[in-house]
Amino acid sequence: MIIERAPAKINLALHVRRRRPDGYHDLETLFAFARDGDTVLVAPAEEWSLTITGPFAGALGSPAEVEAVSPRLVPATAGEAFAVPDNLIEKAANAFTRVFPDIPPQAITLDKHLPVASGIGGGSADAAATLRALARIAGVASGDPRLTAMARPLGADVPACLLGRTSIGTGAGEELAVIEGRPGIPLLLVNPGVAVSTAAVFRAWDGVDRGALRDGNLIERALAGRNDLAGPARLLAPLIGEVEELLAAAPGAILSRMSGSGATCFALFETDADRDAAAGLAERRGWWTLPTSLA
Ligand SMILES: C[C@@](CO)(OP(=O)(O)O)[C@H](O)COP(=O)(O)OP(=O)(O)OC[C@H]1O[C@@H](n2ccc(N)nc2=O)[C@H](O)[C@@H]1O
Ligand SMILES: Nc1ncnc2c1ncn2[C@@H]1O[C@H](COP(=O)(O)OP(=O)(O)O)[C@@H](O)[C@H]1O
Repeated sequence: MIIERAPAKINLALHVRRRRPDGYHDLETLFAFARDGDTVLVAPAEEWSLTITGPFAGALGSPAEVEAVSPRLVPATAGEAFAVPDNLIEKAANAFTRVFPDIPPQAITLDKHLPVASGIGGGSADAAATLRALARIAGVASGDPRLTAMARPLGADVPACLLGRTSIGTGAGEELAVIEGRPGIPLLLVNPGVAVSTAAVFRAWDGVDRGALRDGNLIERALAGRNDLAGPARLLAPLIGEVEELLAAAPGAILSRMSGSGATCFALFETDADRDAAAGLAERRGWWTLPTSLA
């Protein structure tokens, strides 16, 4: 059994620079990762299957209780693991089997702890963890260019999640330069329970280029930065503004901001106690929280 962690991705800053003719946007973003997230487990089996467990299993199609005992078993077409892939894990497995058709069938389990469509790249992290797990099974090196080539078509965030390191992302987010991280900084994620569509948030962007990322260390750059999707996301989900206010006012918060296209917001804290106090306030509002730290 191979176990791959699929940690939450945070955009410490996200500058949208221009709309492109292909419908995507050129970005400059500071990618960082949390110590916690989803988990992908892969074990040899008679046929390819995907089982989803965990608190957010129900958000991905069917109730957790049912998924836990009844794997999604879909007969595959030649060369593909899953016939009708709708989960990013199935799409990742299909991309892998197209390039490495000799890999034997695997039973994949996703333990889903991250809210879906929430700006912390849960689906992208799951897809990347699947590619890493299948690569280990097939004896493919983690930096193999065929692996990185599979990542981008699965989503703009998947290359960053495959790399899994603190980095600056440019292009649509897939051109990556590793930078020094700040592992261990207390981190809190808060989601008010609204799912927002990434495409809809980009569509609501006003088209104004507000400038590049600044120089400096990770925290200096993040503090001088912005999330240009926060305004558009707030138009679609006004509750995001309340989360931002709670985190901005939290004692000991060094930096707070929305991540990605939202609605999850994050804050970095001076101490674990400050983080846990803010988590308590958010939980009293009925919001989802993940008290963790930067990886
Ligand atoms: C906004 C970001 C920031 O890290 O994160 P999330 O909110 O998804 O976590 C990412 O750019 C999202 O990456 P990902 O979720 O993988 O995007 P994709 O599936 O490739 O694209 C979904 C849609 O978002 C829009 N999109 C995405 C990336 C980009 N650079 N420009 C875009 O315009 C496009 O409309 C696209 O059809
Ligand atoms: N394993 C998965 N986890 C989460 N979402 C998934 C997964 N597979 C497919 N999706 C779809 O991908 C979309 C984006 O999900 P996610 O990566 O969680 O959000 P975001 O891109 O905002 O960070 C969701 O709307 C969901 O329907």
